[in-house]
Amino acid sequence: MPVSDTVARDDTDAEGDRLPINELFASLQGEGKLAGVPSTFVRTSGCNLRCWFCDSFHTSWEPTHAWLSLDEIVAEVESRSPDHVVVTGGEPLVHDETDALLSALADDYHLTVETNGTLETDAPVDLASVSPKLASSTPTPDNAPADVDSGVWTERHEDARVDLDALASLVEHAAEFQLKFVVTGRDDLDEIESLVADVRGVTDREVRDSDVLLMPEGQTREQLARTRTEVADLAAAFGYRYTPRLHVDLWNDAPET
Ligand SMILES: C[S@@+](CC[C@H](N)C(=O)[O-])C[C@H]1O[C@@H](n2cnc3c(N)ncnc32)[C@H](O)[C@@H]1O
Ligand SMILES: Nc1nc2[nH]cc(C(=O)O)c2c(=O)[nH]1
Ligand code: SF4
Ligand SMILES: [Mg+2]
Repeated sequence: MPVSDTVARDDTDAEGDRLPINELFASLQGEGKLAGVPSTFVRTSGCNLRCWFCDSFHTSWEPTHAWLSLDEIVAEVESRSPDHVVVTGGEPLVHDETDALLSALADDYHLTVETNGTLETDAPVDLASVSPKLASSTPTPDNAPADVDSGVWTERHEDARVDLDALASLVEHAAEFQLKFVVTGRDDLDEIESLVADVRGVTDREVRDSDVLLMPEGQTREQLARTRTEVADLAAAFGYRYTPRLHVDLWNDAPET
C-alpha cells in the first residue's frame, strides 16, 4: 500500500499552527529534474482533487494523519540529513499553514513543492513541481478506488483539475519549475500539447520543452513496467523530457520511500 495507512505519531498538544501529516521521511527524490537527490519528504494529508490513480490514497480518498505543529515538523526535518526538502501530499497548498512551513524552512533548505497546479502560494519555493491533471485522471464509477462513491467526485474533479491562473502564478513565482504530467498513453498527448500552449499563452516566463516532463502512470513495478517504455518513446517523439519513478523501481513505492 503506497503511503502510510496508519500514522506512527499522535496528534500534538503543542501550541501554534499545525498541519495534518501522513508521513515524514528521508529518501531519494524519485521524480523530476532532481531525481536521485537525497531529500526529506513532508507529506500533508487532504486534497481538493480525486485522481482515480492517486498513489497516495491515504491523503486523498481516505486521509489519515497526525496533527503536528510547525515547530515539530521543522524539528523532524532538522533531525534528518538531507538539505533538500520536498513538501507534498495530498495537495499541500490546500493548507494555509503550508506557506508558514515553507517560510520556516527556506533559509536552510532547498524547497520543492509537489502540487497539482490548482492553487497558488506566496511562500518561498525553489522548485515548483507542478503536475496538472489530465482528463485521463478523472475518477469514474468504473475506475475509482474500491468502496468509494465517485459520482460526486467525477464532476468536482473535472471542474477543478485545471486552473490556468494558478498554473501561471506557480510557473512565475518559483525559482524553477517543471510541468510533470502523469501519462496513461498516447491519447494524453494532445491534451498535454494544448495545455502547454495555454500555459505559454498566460505567462511571460519561458516554458521550454525541457520543462515539460512525461511521467508514466503506475503505482507498482508491474504497472510501471507496462507503461514506461511507451511514455519514454512519446517523450522522445514529442521532444519533452521523460522522468522515471525511481522510488517505484527501487522500493515498489512502499510507505516512507
Ligand atoms: C501524490 S501527488 C501529491 C502532490 C499533488 N497532489 C499532485 O498531484 O501533484 C505526487 C505526485 O505523484 C503523481 N502521481 C500520483 N499518482 C500517480 C500514479 N498512479 N502514477 C504516476 N504518478 C502519480 C502526481 O501526479 C504527483 O506528481
Ligand atoms: N522517493 C519519492 N519521490 C517522490 N517525489 C515525489 C513524491 C510525491 O509523492 O510527491 C515522491 C515520493 O513519494 N517518494
Ligand atoms: S491531486 Fe495529487 S494527491 Fe490529489 S488525488 Fe491527484 S495525485 Fe492524489
Ligand atoms: Mg509519491
